[in-house]
Amino acid sequence: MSSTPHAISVQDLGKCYQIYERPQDRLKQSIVPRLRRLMGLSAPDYYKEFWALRDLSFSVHQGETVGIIGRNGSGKSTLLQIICGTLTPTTGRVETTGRVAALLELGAGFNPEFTGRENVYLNASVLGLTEEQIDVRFDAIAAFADIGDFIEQPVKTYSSGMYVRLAFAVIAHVEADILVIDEALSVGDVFFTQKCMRFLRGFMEQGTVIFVSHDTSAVQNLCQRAIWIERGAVRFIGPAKEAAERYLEALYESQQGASTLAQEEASPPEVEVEIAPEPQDMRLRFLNCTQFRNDIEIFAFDPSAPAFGKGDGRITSVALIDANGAPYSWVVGGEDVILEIGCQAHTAMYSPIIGFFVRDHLGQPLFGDNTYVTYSRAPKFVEAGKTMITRFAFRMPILRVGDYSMTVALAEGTQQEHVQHHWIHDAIVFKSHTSSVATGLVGIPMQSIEIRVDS
Ligand SMILES: Nc1ncnc2c1ncn2[C@@H]1O[C@H](COP(=O)(O)OP(=O)(O)OP(=O)(O)O)[C@@H](O)[C@H]1O
Repeated sequence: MSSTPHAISVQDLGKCYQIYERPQDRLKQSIVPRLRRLMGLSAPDYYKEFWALRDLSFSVHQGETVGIIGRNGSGKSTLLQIICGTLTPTTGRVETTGRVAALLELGAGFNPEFTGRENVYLNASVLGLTEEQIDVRFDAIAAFADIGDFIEQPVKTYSSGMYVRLAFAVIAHVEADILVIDEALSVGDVFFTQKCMRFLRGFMEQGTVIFVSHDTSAVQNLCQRAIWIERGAVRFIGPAKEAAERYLEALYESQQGASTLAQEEASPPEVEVEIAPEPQDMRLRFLNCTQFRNDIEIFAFDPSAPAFGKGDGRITSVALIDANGAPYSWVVGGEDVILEIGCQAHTAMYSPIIGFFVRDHLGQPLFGDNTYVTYSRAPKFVEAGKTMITRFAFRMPILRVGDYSMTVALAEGTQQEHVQHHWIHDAIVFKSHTSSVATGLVGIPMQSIEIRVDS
């Protein structure tokens, strides 16, 4: 990676905004200091300085996709605008190699009075295309945007979705070397978003992408590395999964106070779970006799896996077990399993929620669930010092060959508002060795597959 040339190099970058308390201070600032200097007097400032970015340094290699995460106001948009050249830095510098196309705030770069067609020409020419080149590409751009006759209407009449469609269509056809994509993509409908994602995945095979999102799952899914920005400074640069986990952890901690996990262990009591018989994949017996059987190796619970939480309760055991309670070290995708999570309450818990989700090696959540809905009307009360055991009985989805992990959590409250007591990233790890599934995130058991031929 380090031998690949840099597409973006950011060095000692800082951006200071001048903040005026009253509108008249801005006027005074433009006149008074100049006059006083002419008179040989000292010049006061009528503004306060606010550093939106300070001492940022990092580089992005050609062909890399890097995510930028951070809370509202942390400086992400300011950084993107400087990378795109629409904002000048106060200190430091940014060097980019090649054509940079950006999908930033809604409609940025569009003239609202111009039609969609005129804006396509305006935008694409700003990005360096000649009129002839735009003529050749216009139909493809209009087809990608798929906004029908609106292409001939002023963009001020567009919905936010139409803005994004047109803006993305332009940047997808200018042969950019670097794409800068802000949260804007989330405005489009699901079909358009998928079209954009298909384009992006193709572009990412060679091009460089900076992707900014509050959606840490999307960042983990798309990006190799991520930069977490906090109050204008880099807090972490590294693998996207680690950046997302650290960021989420800090977010939770700031909402509910620092982690105070206690270290006691406890053995949870036994609970009976009835598994309702469910239809199985009609091919299961056949598949299970072949190399397509989805053999998934389950590694033991790692109590020392990275974790955070307020610590009024603690997860003490996590295992996939059979109906008799024996832990599995291998399971077969498409067959029934029970996930057992043992917890201990250190203080009384009035509405505990226990949950899990399984992620693939990119950190993309695949499936998961929690106890909230089942117990929302009659939450379980757990006395201080008591242990509780939760079992989720489900049919294991068929996993593609690869590595997976399960995150588990113990919280208290409601689905919307809760305190995380113990959240363990990658509490157990799986490895799918063989599979009948080659496309899609997971396979689903097919109850029947049939071809009928008219006689
Ligand atoms: N023109 C400006 N004048 C003064 N302060 C500004 C200006 N633009 C941004 N800021 C401030 O700089 C800080 C960083 O803003 P920025 O928009 O870059 O954050 P962000 O991480 O993109 O936020 P969000 O996720 O909400 O879009 C914020 O505190 C914001 O109020």
